[in-house]
Amino acid sequence: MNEKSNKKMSNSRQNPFLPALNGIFTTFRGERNFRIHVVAALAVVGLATWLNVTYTEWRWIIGCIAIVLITELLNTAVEALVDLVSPDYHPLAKKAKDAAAGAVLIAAVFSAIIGCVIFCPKLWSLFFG
Ligand SMILES: Nc1ncnc2c1ncn2[C@@H]1O[C@H](COP(=O)(O)OP(=O)(O)OP(=O)(O)O)[C@@H](O)[C@H]1O
Repeated sequence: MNEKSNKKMSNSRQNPFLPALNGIFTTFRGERNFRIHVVAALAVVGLATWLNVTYTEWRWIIGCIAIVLITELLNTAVEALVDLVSPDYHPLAKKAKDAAAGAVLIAAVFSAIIGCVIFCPKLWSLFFG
């Protein structure tokens, strides 16, 4: 049995959540954008609690936070893979990285719109109502 198979066997015995948690923490440590999104998510949760949003609004907020963090993690995975297989310039490497970055952008813009729809009227009536 070679070293790779041994590694696979010992990995299969460990807690299946460990590699996933490791991926999240490694991304948090290494990717500035992921850290910004985590801080923004915590700020939004604080604001939503303060403004006493409804259950339906909480569902939208939690969905938006999840979609942004998930796309950031997938973007990081694509970047790492592309850097591994194509460290030099290649049009397909560009296509993969740009598409992954586009997914993050769509998730962030969608979340910003949902945030405005939920928070702007509440903040407006709080300060000017
Ligand atoms: N190997 C490559 N071949 C072709 N284009 C590349 C390659 N690597 C990066 N690029 C181009 O440069 C852009 C930036 O790539 P980079 O790896 O710096 O990621 P990034 O979007 O800046 O993310 P981060 O800041 O999180 O590292 C990509 O979106 C892509 O257009």
